[in-house]
Amino acid sequence: MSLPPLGDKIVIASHNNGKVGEIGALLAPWGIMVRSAAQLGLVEPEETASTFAGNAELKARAAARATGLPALADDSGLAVTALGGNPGIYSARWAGPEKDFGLAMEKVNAALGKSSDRSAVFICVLCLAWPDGNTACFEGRVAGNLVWPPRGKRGFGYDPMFVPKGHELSFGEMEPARKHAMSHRAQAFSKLVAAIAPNGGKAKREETDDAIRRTHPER
Ligand SMILES: O=c1nc[nH]c2c1ncn2[C@H]1C[C@H](O)[C@@H](COP(=O)(O)OP(=O)(O)OP(=O)(O)O)O1
Ligand SMILES: [Mg+2]
Repeated sequence: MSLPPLGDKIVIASHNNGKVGEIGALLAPWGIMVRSAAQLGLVEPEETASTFAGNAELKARAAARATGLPALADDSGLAVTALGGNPGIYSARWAGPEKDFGLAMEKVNAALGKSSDRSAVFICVLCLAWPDGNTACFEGRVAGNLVWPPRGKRGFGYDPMFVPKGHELSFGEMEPARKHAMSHRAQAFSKLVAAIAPNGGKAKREETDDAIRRTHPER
């Protein structure tokens, strides 16, 4: 697949500071000037699609159209097996207008009840849109189990109740660099890098890991 060049400026089509920070760190080694949708005063489009890819694409297209720059959007969420994949694309909406993820995590836990199946996956679709209407989307996933009560204050969203498979610490307890070594967002980003820089991807990946360590100092 050959994609149009990205140029040296890009818009992160997200109003979620947690995501903007993570994506900014992933992009840091590429020498691309990054602006967020909020910094540019862009309106938050309504997420009317029924899939992660559909919503990521509509957010990316809206930002590319509004700014004339390539835009990168992220639509992501937590799909809980015992809840038939919910909250899924509604993960942000379960936090209500106040974006209260303490409340959202309580809703997930209440819906799970006494279910013995605590498995869940975080899913992320990153979508690039160019001002000419071209788009390219990449999906990443990480599997894990849900714990209660939530653990740790790092990360954002549902991180404190998610323990990735094969690990002891929740995403809320882990050093950011460890989350980013395995997260759904990092996996989608690796695919994106492979598509836009088929030869430079590996070296840049190592620089990316260093940049994440620098931009997420220990709290
Ligand atoms: O790594 C993550 N760690 C914890 N929680 C996460 C993560 N990734 C997505 N999530 C949850 C919370 C987020 O609010 C929702 C995504 O909803 P989503 O519509 O894609 O994002 P959003 O409304 O927060 O910001 P925006 O649409 O402006 O990019 O899923
Ligand atoms: Mg959203």
